Amino acid sequence: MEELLFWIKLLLLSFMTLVFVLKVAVLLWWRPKKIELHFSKQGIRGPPYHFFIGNFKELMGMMLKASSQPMPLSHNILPRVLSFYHHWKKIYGSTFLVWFGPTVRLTVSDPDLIREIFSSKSEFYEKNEAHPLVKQLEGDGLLSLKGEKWAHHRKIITPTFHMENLKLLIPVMAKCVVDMLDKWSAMLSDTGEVEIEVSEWFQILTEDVITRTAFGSSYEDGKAVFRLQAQQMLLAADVFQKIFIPGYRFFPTKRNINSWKLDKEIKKSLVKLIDKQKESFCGGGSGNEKLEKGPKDLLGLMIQASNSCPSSNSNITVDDIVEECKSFFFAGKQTTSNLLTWTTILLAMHPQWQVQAREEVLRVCGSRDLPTKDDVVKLKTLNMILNESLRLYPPIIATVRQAKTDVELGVYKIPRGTELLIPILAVHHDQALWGNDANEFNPSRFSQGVARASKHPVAYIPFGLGVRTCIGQNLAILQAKLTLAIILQRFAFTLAPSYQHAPTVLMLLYPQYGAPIIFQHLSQTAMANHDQGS
Ligand code: HEM
Repeated sequence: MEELLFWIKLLLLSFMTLVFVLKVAVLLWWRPKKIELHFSKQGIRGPPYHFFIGNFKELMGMMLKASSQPMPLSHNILPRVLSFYHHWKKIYGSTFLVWFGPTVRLTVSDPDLIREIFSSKSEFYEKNEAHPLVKQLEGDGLLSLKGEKWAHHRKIITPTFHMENLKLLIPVMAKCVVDMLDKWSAMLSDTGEVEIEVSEWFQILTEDVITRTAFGSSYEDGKAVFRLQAQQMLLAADVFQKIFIPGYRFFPTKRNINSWKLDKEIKKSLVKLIDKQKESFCGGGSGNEKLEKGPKDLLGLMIQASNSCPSSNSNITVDDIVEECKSFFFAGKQTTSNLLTWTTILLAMHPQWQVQAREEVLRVCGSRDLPTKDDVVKLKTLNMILNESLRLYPPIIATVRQAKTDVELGVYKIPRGTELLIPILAVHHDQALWGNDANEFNPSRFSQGVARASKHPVAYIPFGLGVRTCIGQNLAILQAKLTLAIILQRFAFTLAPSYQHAPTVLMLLYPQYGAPIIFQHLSQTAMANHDQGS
């Protein structure tokens, strides 16, 4: 009897092992080969799939090699930043398959197809599921939500970013910039110069502005919440450097215990903040009346929404607010500071445009007056410069969508679940769309507006496109314009001798060896002369 039991157990174990091996073989071999065949019948090819690792080894090899040394001072950055795309595009054309492990991605850089994915047939596509570590960083807010919950949150939060609302922030934004520049001035040498690593300073600046947009009058308490979230992000980012083990974040490791503690603290602080705001609504006037008076901050709008429909399914919870705060912090801070960093580098590399931009600022605002909301609209040259900066150095270089169902994309048949990689950077550098000078810094291409700058309306997508377009773009542009205008009023700047041109990507596009810039204080007399002359 015992022997029989032994044989049954062995048989069961062998059967389960066989099923497991078959499942693995289907997932890691048969399915990828079937997908390759499906696409090759339609003329779409790509580097061949390798068991389990896909094209990961070649891809990492190319990326590491490309980033191993700086490049010349040129804007032809695609071969360095997206080396795998640049390499395989030459072999397989712009629409090709690439394997990130057993997950396939179809690269799509044809603007007609991009328009289908984001606009005309967007209902067939959704955001892909972010890597659990990325999700920990970006939060479960607008960036990653899907379906009804996303639509509900987007509707509630949208008024925060209306231009009329953002303009109320201009004086406080300008004050943050002036405070930063006063600190630079205090560091000036006898020759009136100072070397500044701008990317670090711009991060502190944008953090301040995002905090005000998110928390409004509860700025100080909000800052403490963001500080805790920043610590949590550091812990999560640390794991990126290590091999990913599924489920690792649930183990009680030292890092995870710290992260859970931070999570608890963040929630506690936010609950306190929410209660405080709710109390202030009750003490005189309705919540709505109070909100209409001041700027509409993220926190206020979300609290208002959680009060207005407490029993409905779509109620906003404290957890929702926590996640939206994370999303805001993650999406808004580095992106805007990257835009400021690259634009400062570009203006340092192209002094004739720096002079032109400064002349405009001095004409519109004078040499010392802080730009007002009416001034900001008049800074056309600065606008063109920012557009060109976002074209050549888009902080988000690519985005991904997933087909929700079998769908036709142009002439191609795309099976459900296929991921589509849209290389924003490659579209922005495409000579077929931008002409032979695609890799040159030429802001005047935007002189007739964005629509006329290229040969296709979808050739310029630094903020994405369609319903999931960036909600914070007005804030980013406003902050960038204001910051650069005030810098141009006070300083002339050049690249520091130690600057090495090395755009690279770690989630966002950033300068691998930093951005040291030399700022020369513009004397009051020279500026006053300019004011009199104009
Ligand atoms: C130069 C600055 C910025 C750039 C280049 C940028 C770029 C983008 C892009 C490309 C997307 C779309 C991603 C996709 O379709 O997969 C996006 C979405 C988003 N951005 Fe920005 N962004 C910037 C600044 C900001 C700021 C300042 C905030 C908020 C404070 C923000 C919040 C968001 C959010 C919440 C989404 C998700 C929107 C949704 O799916 O409904 N961004 N951004």
